[in-house]
Amino acid sequence: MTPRTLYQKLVDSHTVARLDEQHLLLFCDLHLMNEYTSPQAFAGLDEQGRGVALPGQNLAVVSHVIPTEPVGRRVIHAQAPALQASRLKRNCERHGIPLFDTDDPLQGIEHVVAPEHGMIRPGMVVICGDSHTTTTGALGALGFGIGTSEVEQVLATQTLVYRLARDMRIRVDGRLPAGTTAKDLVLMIIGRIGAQGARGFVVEFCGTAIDALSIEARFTLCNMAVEAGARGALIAPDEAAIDYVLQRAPDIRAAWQEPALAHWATLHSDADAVFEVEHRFDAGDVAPHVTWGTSPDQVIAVDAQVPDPSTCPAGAARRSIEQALRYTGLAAGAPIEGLPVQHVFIGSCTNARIEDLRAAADVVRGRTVATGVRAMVVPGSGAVKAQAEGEGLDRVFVAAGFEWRQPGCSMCLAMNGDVLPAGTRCASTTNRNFEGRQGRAAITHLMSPAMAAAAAVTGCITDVRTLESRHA
Ligand SMILES: CC(C)[C@H](C(=O)O)[C@@H](O)C(=O)O
Ligand code: SF4
Repeated sequence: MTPRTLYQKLVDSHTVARLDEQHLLLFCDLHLMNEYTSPQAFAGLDEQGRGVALPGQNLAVVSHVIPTEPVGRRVIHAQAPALQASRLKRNCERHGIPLFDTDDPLQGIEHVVAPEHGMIRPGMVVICGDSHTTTTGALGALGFGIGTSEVEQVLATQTLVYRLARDMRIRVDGRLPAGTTAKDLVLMIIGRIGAQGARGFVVEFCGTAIDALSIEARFTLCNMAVEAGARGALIAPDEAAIDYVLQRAPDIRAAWQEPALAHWATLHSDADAVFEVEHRFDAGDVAPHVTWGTSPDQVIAVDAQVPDPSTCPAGAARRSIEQALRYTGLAAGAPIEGLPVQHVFIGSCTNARIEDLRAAADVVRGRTVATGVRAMVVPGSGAVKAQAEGEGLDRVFVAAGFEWRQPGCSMCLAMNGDVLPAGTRCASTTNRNFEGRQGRAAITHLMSPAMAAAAAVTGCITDVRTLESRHA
């Protein structure tokens, strides 16, 4: 048999029909839904008088528009978002689709909620009207975002007309140095290959550095692969991934463990499988990274300087640097370290899981938020929040002057009222630093949770490695 990549195996096992050279009808094991991209899809179904094919293989979460005030019931006041949430509830009730509604203690961001309850299993195809569905690749499940018309297609048939992607492999060997994380690694990779560097590809990550990552760190990596344009990200499931899933999937443990393990053991690229493009990186080269511009690939090591467009040949590349510098208000060639921030946001589907909060709390413990800085932590889900509170992390943050808020997307894209004021600079653990992403004319610097925590306590972009040694 021709050797196949993991991606090809996942596609093959989900192909219902081949449509032409490039397209096939793909079966989707799980469809995640949010309030934001689903209403029109349900309206489309209604117009045609169609039902939902397999309601139990869908899951809905109110994630983007939900308010995150530290305490109290979550009442959505703004009219349009309130309508989106109430429509989602009505649609789920009508069609028998499970929903984590606004007042559900387990509510959170879809990409955090689904895996933590064992709903993502190796070998699955998972789709959602949301680009960061690539997160599920951390468990060897092919996840990707779809558009609203496709959401309708999936609701009606549990299948999707799918255009094949190409195979890319990114190998990372070596060890991540102290003070660096999967976030720094992925920012470095995106910086090197570019925001379109994986466009059209499904990326398989492998290598000793990837093997050494915790499952939560793998979520961070796969989550951000889409910021390099990837149509999916995959890591072959190993013992750590399988343990993670089995701990959360009592149904498999009860009746399916043996066949599941046998199937999961096949989920890796064959030795001679061909990847159209391969990249290699050394984890030892990774330093804490910070974005300076308005695209995730406009990123540098914290001890490096912002690029100088005059050293670039005239043309589109130079113009994009100039434009980004104008927006972020940075001078060509300036250091990024020491840049004052007025806001710190620790949250999002990239970096608001328990390990992220622990890493941030480790930096914050015994310190206080710098004067003039507003700092907030928004856990990725109700379960993460409860666990963090059980570990006393909320008290560490609150004692330091952070706001400890309820879960949701929040200031990752500022759709819920958590908006960064114009002209404000934010150290953020999120995944996108586009113009206006966190608020009109507000400026985002992407970084790891530990780096964001360091910025909170110093009031400026700070190399967390030096902070640690100063207090050692
Ligand atoms: C709102 C949603 C469609 C969007 C996405 O697709 O990713 C959002 O989650 C984001 O992060 O920009
Ligand atoms: S946390 Fe941010 S990136 Fe993730 S789904 Fe929500 S808005 Fe999108």
